[in-house]
Amino acid sequence: MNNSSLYIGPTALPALAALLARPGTTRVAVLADTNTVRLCYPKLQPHLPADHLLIEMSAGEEHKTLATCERVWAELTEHQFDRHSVLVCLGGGVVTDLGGFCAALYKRGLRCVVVPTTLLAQVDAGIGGKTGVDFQGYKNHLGVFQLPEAVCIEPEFLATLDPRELRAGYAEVVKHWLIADSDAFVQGRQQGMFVEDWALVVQASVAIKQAIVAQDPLERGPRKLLNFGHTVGHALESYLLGQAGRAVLHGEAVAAGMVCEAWLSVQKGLLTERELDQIETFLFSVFEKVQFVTLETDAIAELARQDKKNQGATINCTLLEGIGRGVYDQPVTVAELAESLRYYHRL
Ligand SMILES: NC(=O)c1ccc[n+]([C@@H]2O[C@H](COP(=O)([O-])OP(=O)(O)OC[C@H]3O[C@@H](n4cnc5c(N)ncnc54)[C@H](O)[C@@H]3O)[C@@H](O)[C@H]2O)c1
Ligand SMILES: O=C(O)C(=O)C[C@@H](O)[C@H](O)[C@H](O)COP(=O)(O)O
Ligand SMILES: [Zn+2]
Repeated sequence: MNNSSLYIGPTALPALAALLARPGTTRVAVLADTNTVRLCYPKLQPHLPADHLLIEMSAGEEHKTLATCERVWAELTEHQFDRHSVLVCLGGGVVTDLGGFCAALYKRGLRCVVVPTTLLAQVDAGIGGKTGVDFQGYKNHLGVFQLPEAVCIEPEFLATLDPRELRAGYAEVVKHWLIADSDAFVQGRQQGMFVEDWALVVQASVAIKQAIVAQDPLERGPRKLLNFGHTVGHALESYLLGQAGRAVLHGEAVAAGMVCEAWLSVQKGLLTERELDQIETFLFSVFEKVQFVTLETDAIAELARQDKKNQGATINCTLLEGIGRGVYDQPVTVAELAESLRYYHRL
C-alpha cells in the first residue's frame, strides 16, 4: 500500500483544491451525508471545481450498507465517472468507511480523498485505509484495505459537532493513549473533555495511529493494537444496533469495550487492579454506562465469534499489559467475554 498525503489545519482545504486541480483529473464527486451536506459542504465548496457532483446519503450507522454503496455506484456510473475521477468523502466515519469502499471497488479503483468531519473520523476512521460496510448485522463485515490518496483534516469542522458525537470520538483518542502513550493518559485524565485546542489532540492522536499503521497496514500483527476495546465493543454495538431505540454510538460501545477488555487484562495477570481502577474511573467520568441486562450478555458475547482478528475457533483479543502498552493475539473465550460484560454491568 502506498502512503496517503496528510494535511491538518488551515492548509488542508487548499491542499484538497490543488489535488483536484491536478492535470488529468476528469470529474470530482463529493459524498456527504444529510448533516455534512448542510454543515460542512458550504465550507468545502469554494475549494471544489464548479462542475463537481454532490452525492448525498442518509446519515447514521444503519445506512453503512451495500444498498447505500449501490446508490453511490449508480450515480458515478450515470455521470460517467472514470478512474481519473476523484471521490471526496466528506463526513464522519460512516461516510469515510463507505466512501472509501465505494472508491476502491468502482471500476477497481478511482481516486479518493478523505475529508473527515467528526473527531472520531479525524483521529481514527479517516486514517489508515480500513474501508467497508456492515453486513447482516456485523460491523465492517465487508471491506478492503485501501489508503486514500490524501486525508485533509480541518479541525474547524468540529465546531458544529454534537457534544455526544465529540465524546464518542474521544473514546478512540483514549484508546490510542491506552495502547501506546501512558504519559498522554496521565495528562488526559486531568484535562478530561475540557480541551482548549482540539487540533492538538487530533494531531497527537493521528501520529499514534499512523505510526502503528505504517508498521502493519494490512493488520497481520501490531495493527491489531488499534482494535483494543473492539472485540467486546463491536459485539455490543452490533447487538444494540438491531434493536429499536437501543443503538449506541461506535465510540460509546468502544468505551464500554475498553472497560471489559481492561478487566480481562487483569484476569490474565497483565494489568494491575489499580490500573483497571484508573481506566474505569476515567472512562466513567466521560461516558454514560451502556445499558443491557445480564440475561443478554451471552448473546452479545457470541457475536465476537465473527470478529476479524479471530483464527478458526480462537477469539483473539487485544489486551493491555500496562497503561500505554497494548498486546495483541490474546486468546479469550466467549464465556470470558460474557463474564467481562457482567463485570461491566455490576459497576
Ligand atoms: N476505518 C476505521 O479505521 C474506523 C475507525 C473508527 C471508526 N470507524 C467507523 O466510523 C463510524 C463512526 O464514525 P462517526 O462517529 O464519525 O459517526 P458518523 O459518521 O455517523 O457521524 C456522526 C454524526 O455526526 C454527523 N456529523 C458529521 N460531521 C459533522 C459535523 N462537522 N458537524 C455536525 N455533525 C456532523 C453525522 O452526520 C452523523 O450524524 C463507525 O461506523 C465505525 O465503525 C472506522
Ligand atoms: O484502524 C484500525 O485498524 C482499527 O481497528 C480502528 C478501529 O477504531 C475501527 O473501529 C475499525 O474500523 C475496526 O476495524 P475492524 O477490523 O474491527 O472492523
Ligand atoms: Zn473504532
